[in-house]
Amino acid sequence: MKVALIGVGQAGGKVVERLTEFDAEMGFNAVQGTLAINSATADLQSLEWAETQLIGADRVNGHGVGGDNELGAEIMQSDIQEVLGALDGHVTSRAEAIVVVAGLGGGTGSGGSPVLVHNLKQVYDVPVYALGILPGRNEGSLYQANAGRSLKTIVREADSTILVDNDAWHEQGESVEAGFASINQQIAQRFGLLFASGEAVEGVGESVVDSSEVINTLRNGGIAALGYAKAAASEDSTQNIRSVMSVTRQALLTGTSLPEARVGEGALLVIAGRPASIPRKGVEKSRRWLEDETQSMQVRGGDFPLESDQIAALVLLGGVERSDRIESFLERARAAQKAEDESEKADPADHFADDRLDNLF
Ligand SMILES: Nc1nc2c(ncn2[C@@H]2O[C@H](COP(=O)(O)OP(=O)(O)OP(=O)(O)O)[C@@H](O)[C@H]2O)c(=O)[nH]1
Repeated sequence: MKVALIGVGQAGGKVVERLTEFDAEMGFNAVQGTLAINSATADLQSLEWAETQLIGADRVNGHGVGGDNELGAEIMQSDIQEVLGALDGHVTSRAEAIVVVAGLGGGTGSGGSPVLVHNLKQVYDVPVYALGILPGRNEGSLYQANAGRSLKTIVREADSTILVDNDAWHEQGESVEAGFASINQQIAQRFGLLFASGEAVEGVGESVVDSSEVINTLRNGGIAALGYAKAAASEDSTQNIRSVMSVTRQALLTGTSLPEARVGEGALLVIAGRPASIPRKGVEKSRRWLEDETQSMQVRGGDFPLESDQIAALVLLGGVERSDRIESFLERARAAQKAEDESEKADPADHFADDRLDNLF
C-alpha cells in the first residue's frame, strides 16, 4: 500500500522519520512522501528523512506549545493553508492512504493532528488514518488528559485510528530516550511491513495480500492495533507450520502495539517470508485460531513474499475499542481530566480543560 506519511509534533516527526528510513533500507518504496509538522524549530532541525513545515511561528516563535493541546489545535487551524500547500508534492496520485502520526499526550501533535485529519478528509479521496501514540502509565496527568481528549476527537475524524502504547515494549532499566528509540524502531518495523505488504508482487500466487485487504480491515473505523512476531524459517515444512502458528499467537498475545487488546472486530493476518517457507496449512490454521481468539467474524489472511530467513506474522486487529485495554486507558484519562479540572478551579488563570470524557464512544 503506497502511503504518504505526516508526522505532527516531536513524537510524530521522529516516528515518520524512522518509518521512512526503514522503508528505504528495506527497498520497499511504500512510502510516497514524508512531511513533519511542528511548532518547535529545534525538533524539525534534527530530521533528515522528512520535509518539514513549521506552524504557529506568530504565536510561539518556534518554541513549541508546551503541552497546551488547545493551542496546538488553534495553530494547526490557522496555518492549515500553508500545511496543505506543503503537502501538495507529497500526496501524489499514487498514494493509496495518508497516515498522520502523533504522540497524543503532548501539545502540537495531540491538538494539531485531529484538526489536520479533518482538513485532509475534505481535500483527499484516499483513506486518512491516524497512528496515535498513547502516553505510558508513568507519564503525568496532563499527558493522560490530553491523550484522552485527542483520542476522542481523532477517532471521530480519521477513517481508522491505529494505536501504539508507549508501555508496549518497555525494557527494564532503559532510559526514556533509549526507550523511545527502541519503541520507534518497533513501530517502524511493523508499520513499514504492513504498508509494504500491500504492494503488488509479480509472479506469485493469489494468496498474496494486497492494499484493499488492509483498507477493508480498517473499514469500520474506530480503533485498531497491530501485532508482530517473527521466528527463524526451517527447511522442514512441518516445523514451518508450527512456526507460523507460534508467531501468529505471539503477535496477538505478546507482540501487540496495544498490550492486552485481543478482542476486536475484523482482523488481517499477514505472514511474511520466502514463499517456499510459508505453508498454506499453517496459515489457514492460524487464521482460524485468530477468529476464535479475537471473537472476530472475519479474519482476512494473506502472504507477503519476502527474501528472508525468517517467518513473521503481522496481525492488524480492528474494533479494539471494545477491549479492556482501551477501557483502562480511558479511566486513567478521565481521572487525569478530573485532576486537571480541579487544579484549574484552584488556579482560574489556567483555563485548560473544557471538554469531558464521559460517554466517549
Ligand atoms: N514513541 C514515542 N513517543 C514519544 C517520543 N517523543 C515523545 N513521545 C511521547 O509523546 C508525548 C508527547 O508528545 P510530543 O510529540 O513530545 O509533543 P509535541 O506534540 O511536540 O507537543 P509540544 O512539545 O507540547 O509542542 C508523550 O506521551 C511522550 O511520551 C518518541 O520519540 N517516541
